[in-house]
Amino acid sequence: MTRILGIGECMIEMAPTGEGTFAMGFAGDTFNTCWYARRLAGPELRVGYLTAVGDDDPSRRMEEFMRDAGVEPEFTVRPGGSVGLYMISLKDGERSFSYWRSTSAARTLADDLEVLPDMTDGDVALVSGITLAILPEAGRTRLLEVLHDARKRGVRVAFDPNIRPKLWESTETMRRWVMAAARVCDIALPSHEDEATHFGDADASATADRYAGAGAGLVVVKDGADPVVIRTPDSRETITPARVTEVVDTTAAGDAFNGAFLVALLEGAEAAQAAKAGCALSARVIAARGALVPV
Ligand SMILES: O=C(O)C(=O)C[C@H](O)[C@H](O)COP(=O)(O)O
Repeated sequence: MTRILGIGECMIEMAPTGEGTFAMGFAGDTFNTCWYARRLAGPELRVGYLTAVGDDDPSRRMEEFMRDAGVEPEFTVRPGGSVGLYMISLKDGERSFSYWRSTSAARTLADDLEVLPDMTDGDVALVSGITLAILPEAGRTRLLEVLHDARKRGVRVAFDPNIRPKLWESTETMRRWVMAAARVCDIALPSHEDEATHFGDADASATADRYAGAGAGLVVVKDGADPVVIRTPDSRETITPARVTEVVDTTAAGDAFNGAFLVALLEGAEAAQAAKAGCALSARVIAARGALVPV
């Protein structure tokens, strides 16, 4: 059985209902991808999530939520700790986030990490720029070492840079760690708009070239409504997403894309076909509020 293991932070999510109230849920970029992967994949794919939580009620509820969703928690419990929280603000369907996560237990997830649990040849470990951003420097180094070791055992590393300048100490630090992660990944899943702002890429192809140049064997560049660029060492192709007329909340569009893409790839699809599945799922996710939309 193949396994996808997401690594990062899941938070309490406050999503606007449109009637002045907020709906509480649980979400976080790599977790969202796992949640969608679980819903799409058959029973032959196992999905797990590695993080650190506290021993309080919100942490227990998060664990229950994951189990109910079919995602296996690989949790380190930090006594006295808790989980983070974020709130979505919407303007014309475009989302922005406010965070209360500076003391969340997830920041310690790599403190005593030695090996990725229960991962073998062909499995996929998923990390993001957010996973790295929340860790202390020593945790970032540790996590990349553990990923590097896992790769030697045939685990494939997928990386979404998910650029969140707010979470990093400085732009320079963010750029340095994002590219360090790019060097240990097999599959890079960047979004051109974020990358252009912080790395100056002229277009999605330039983003693809930068990650391919760092060593990623498969690069898939998302670009909102514009074509997805798929780059391998010896090929480049584009997939044009179908036009989306209804945009309610873009939260987790990229995460959902990643979930559908990875599942299709693990089920044997070509990258272009997998990217089409990614676009189709994103289109459904942005037509509803919140990160996790039942599909
Ligand atoms: O910012 C964070 O730390 C989060 O995890 C909040 C969100 O759930 C995802 O970030 C959504 O991701 P997008 O697919 O880029 O919209």
